[in-house]
Amino acid sequence: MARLFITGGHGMVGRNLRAHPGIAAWQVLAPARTELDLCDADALRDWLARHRPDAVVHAAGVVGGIQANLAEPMRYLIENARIGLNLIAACREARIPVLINLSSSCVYPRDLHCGLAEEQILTGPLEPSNEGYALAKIMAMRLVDHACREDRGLQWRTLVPCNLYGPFDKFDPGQSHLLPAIIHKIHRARVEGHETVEIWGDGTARREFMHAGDLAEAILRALAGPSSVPAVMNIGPGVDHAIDDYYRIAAGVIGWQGRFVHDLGKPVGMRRKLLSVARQTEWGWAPQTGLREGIAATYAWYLEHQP
Ligand SMILES: NC(=O)C1=CN([C@@H]2O[C@H](COP(=O)(O)OP(=O)(O)OC[C@H]3O[C@@H](n4cnc5c(N)ncnc54)[C@H](OP(=O)(O)O)[C@@H]3O)[C@@H](O)[C@H]2O)C=CC1
Ligand SMILES: C[C@H]1O[C@H](OP(=O)(O)OP(=O)(O)OC[C@H]2O[C@@H](n3cnc4c(=O)[nH]c(N)nc43)[C@H](O)[C@@H]2O)[C@@H](O)[C@@H](O)C1=O
Repeated sequence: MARLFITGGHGMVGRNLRAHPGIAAWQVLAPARTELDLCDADALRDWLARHRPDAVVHAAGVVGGIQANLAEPMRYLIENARIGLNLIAACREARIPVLINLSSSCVYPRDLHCGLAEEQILTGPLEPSNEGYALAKIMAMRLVDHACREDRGLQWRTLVPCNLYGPFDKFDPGQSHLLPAIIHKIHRARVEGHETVEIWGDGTARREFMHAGDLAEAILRALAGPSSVPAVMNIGPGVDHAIDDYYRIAAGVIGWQGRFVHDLGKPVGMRRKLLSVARQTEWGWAPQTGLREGIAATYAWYLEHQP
């Protein structure tokens, strides 16, 4: 059976990938950070020489919501740049034939709002709230591209997912992205009997969210036939919603009937970042998990696993 090295295999995307039934086609190698620190280039080179994977999914990184990015921009830039550089250089040296690199919709210029198309990356200034993280993600994408130009035998691709949520997500308010933050806040309001929940910003900014199980399916499809995947491809539902709508939908799923208040002092970031899914559609794939269904499944996981 072919060996698949998943970096970040203990994070949200990695755990959803490992939980997908399609992963059974692979022998999975998913060392935790305590076993293999990707900031340690020598350790990574040795590990690859010992384990000789046939394919790599690069899903490791320092990842967090807007507040976490604003709190530690240097860490988001430095650690993500180190991880990306080390991983891609080591895989190039080891001539790993297949690699799926995960980028993020934050790599798009801040002044573009919808129909974000892959060729628009690096055409304008970045959103300041996550500039460090985005620079590191862009560097990794460019390294993947350069490696493929230098070695035509490599089938390396970059997928650019929209915002993600799902089981195994981080729900801590200081770290979390929007959807896990909403689930945590509304659940606490329900069990503690609060009448209001606070929304950051005025609620009119928009985001595109996809269930991490759908991304897992796309990754497995890409691994099964990398030659059919464009060098860089957005991954998402191609539909966005206002921040207020996400709160309303989650309140319905969780069964809380209080009021929302807006805190205009909190960071908002991009007003909108809706990906073009033209390449994904051409590839013949679309995510299947509906938003309510995905939030309900994530809430069920939260109830089972959160203290
Ligand atoms: N979540 C989202 O909304 C989105 C995520 N992405 C991308 O998807 C990928 C996965 O994100 P996600 O699963 O959400 O993030 P998580 O934070 O859940 O997982 C990241 C994983 O990377 C590991 N990691 C971090 N630093 C190192 C290191 N130095 N050595 C080894 N492992 C390390 C973490 O380990 P530890 O647990 O020990 O910290 C963690 O297991 C990332 O590339 C991210 O940029 C793209 C778009 C949206
Ligand atoms: C995927 C992408 O995600 C990050 O960017 P982001 O989309 O701005 O991140 P976010 O999910 O934290 O916020 C989305 C929106 O939601 C609003 N919002 C309301 N109320 C809460 C709230 O309670 N928590 C949070 N976090 N946001 C809230 C918030 O004001 C913002 O307008 C990147 O840093 C980077 O990690 C990256 O790649």
